[in-house]
Amino acid sequence: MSGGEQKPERYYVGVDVGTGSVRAALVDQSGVLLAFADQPIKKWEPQFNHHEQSSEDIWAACCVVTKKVVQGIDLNQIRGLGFDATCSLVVLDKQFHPLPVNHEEDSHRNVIMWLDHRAVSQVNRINETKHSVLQYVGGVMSVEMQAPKLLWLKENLRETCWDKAGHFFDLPDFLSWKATGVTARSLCSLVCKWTYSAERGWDDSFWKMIGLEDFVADNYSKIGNQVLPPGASLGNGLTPEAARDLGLLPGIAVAASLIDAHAGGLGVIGADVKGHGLVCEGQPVTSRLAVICGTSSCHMGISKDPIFVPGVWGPYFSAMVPGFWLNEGGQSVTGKLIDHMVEGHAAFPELQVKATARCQSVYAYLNSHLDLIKKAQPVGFLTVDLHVWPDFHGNRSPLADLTLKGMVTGLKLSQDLDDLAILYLATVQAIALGTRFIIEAMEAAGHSISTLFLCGGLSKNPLFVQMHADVTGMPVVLSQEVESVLVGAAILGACASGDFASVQVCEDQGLKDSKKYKDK
Ligand SMILES: Nc1ncnc2c1ncn2[C@@H]1O[C@H](COP(=O)(O)OP(=O)(O)O)[C@@H](O)[C@H]1O
Ligand SMILES: O=C(CO)[C@H](O)[C@H](O)COP(=O)(O)O
Repeated sequence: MSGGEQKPERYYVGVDVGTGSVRAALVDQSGVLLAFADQPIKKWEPQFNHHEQSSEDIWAACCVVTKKVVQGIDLNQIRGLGFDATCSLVVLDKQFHPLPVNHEEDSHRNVIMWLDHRAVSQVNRINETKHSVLQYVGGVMSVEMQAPKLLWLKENLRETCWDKAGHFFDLPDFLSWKATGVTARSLCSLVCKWTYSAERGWDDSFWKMIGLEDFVADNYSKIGNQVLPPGASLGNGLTPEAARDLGLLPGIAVAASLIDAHAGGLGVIGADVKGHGLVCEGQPVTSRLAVICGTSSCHMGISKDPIFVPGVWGPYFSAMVPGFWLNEGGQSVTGKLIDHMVEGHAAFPELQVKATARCQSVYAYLNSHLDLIKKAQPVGFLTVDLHVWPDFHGNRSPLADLTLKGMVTGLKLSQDLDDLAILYLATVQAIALGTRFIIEAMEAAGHSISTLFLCGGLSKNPLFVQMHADVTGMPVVLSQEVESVLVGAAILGACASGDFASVQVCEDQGLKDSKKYKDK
């Protein structure tokens, strides 16, 4: 930087661990994303509905992407680091070494992924208790939450895992521990996935009733008895060892983390939309629904007072925006379902060849193919005879039944590229209708939503965005900065650095993402 009088730039690093890859960004104090890197991570599916990862593999990917985004930067100007991640369960022993979460005793695979459905029997028994904590997860606990998975480990891997375990982390909290050595948990993960209450703390009677009284006996030391708000600064910042791993300087501020959907929600929900004539411009922030759409879609709506929506997670206090209650609707697979339908079709190899020849992604190719075959009619008319029920991995909201299955009606004998394109369209429409179903449930319970704010990998697909606008009848706002989840993670680092007083101040005064919008 030239000129002694100019204030030196301050930078923040955000790291986002999604289901399929880890991303990092270098962001400046105005919220401009200066560098981006991503790296795939490993996944194992040793048997149907068992999904596992490795915390060492994930950390190694975090190191690769962080080193890339800070290349050529004066490290002294990097002020803070924030992590977000999927809400997967990481298991470590008392010395913080990985423990196997599988019958094969492969300790490398020490993460039960969020979409793992192994603990169906456990969650059914938990739901039969009708314990009052269930009111705060939409009335029914999901098999994707942590309590059933912990009970599964106790009942199935007692000797090889449960008895040896010293620490159970939500993945976002594992990352902040790895960076700082501090085992404090984020209020976000504990409230949203572990039944912790921001107001009342842990409920001993719940853990005793479900057969996990072990946690009560040791004062919750294995699952977290120090809880901090997202963005709070952890300990003395980055440890020398983690600094070496990540290519940063020791001591920079590291924030208490967020779950990935919540980082995305934080990155977009406060967007400045002035001057676009959008209905939400004159309305409170509670009229906005952030939809974070990647492997899954998460529908984040906030309110000043708690709203209980049957089948929609929450209400969670201060879990995303401090001082507000959060309801989180969700569709367990969306991006994964679209990939599954397209990649499993007989015409997929032909699609790949044709898309590659045009240097396009398969989705860009399919979108232009649909435009070609729709002729004079709106594209939606192509699916009058073909319908998809999208619950291939169960229904998270608002039916809250993860045993539900998917369905396609209207199939013919032909399996050409036209059929593939129309099946793809019907899948996208079904997902958009699922969003409408969730919004209707939220509105029936007291939310008043006027505008959707989309981010995540699927928001890069214009057909997906347009179908959400068409099917819900609401304007859809997209961020100018497509990596909004990473901006949310960087906001955490900025807050922890002390350069901004709170995550709201980061959004209002500094790390504000400039927005454009897309009318329906
Ligand atoms: N440019 C794009 N066009 C269409 N779909 C996309 C695009 N980029 C990503 N996706 C889809 O988004 C999903 C992954 O989103 P992402 O936010 O990266 O996931 P995660 O955070 O779960 O790892 C995949 O299903 C992928 O096919
Ligand atoms: O449960 C969730 C958030 O509460 C998410 O579905 C989960 O974290 C996976 O996210 P993604 O689809 O971005 O990989």
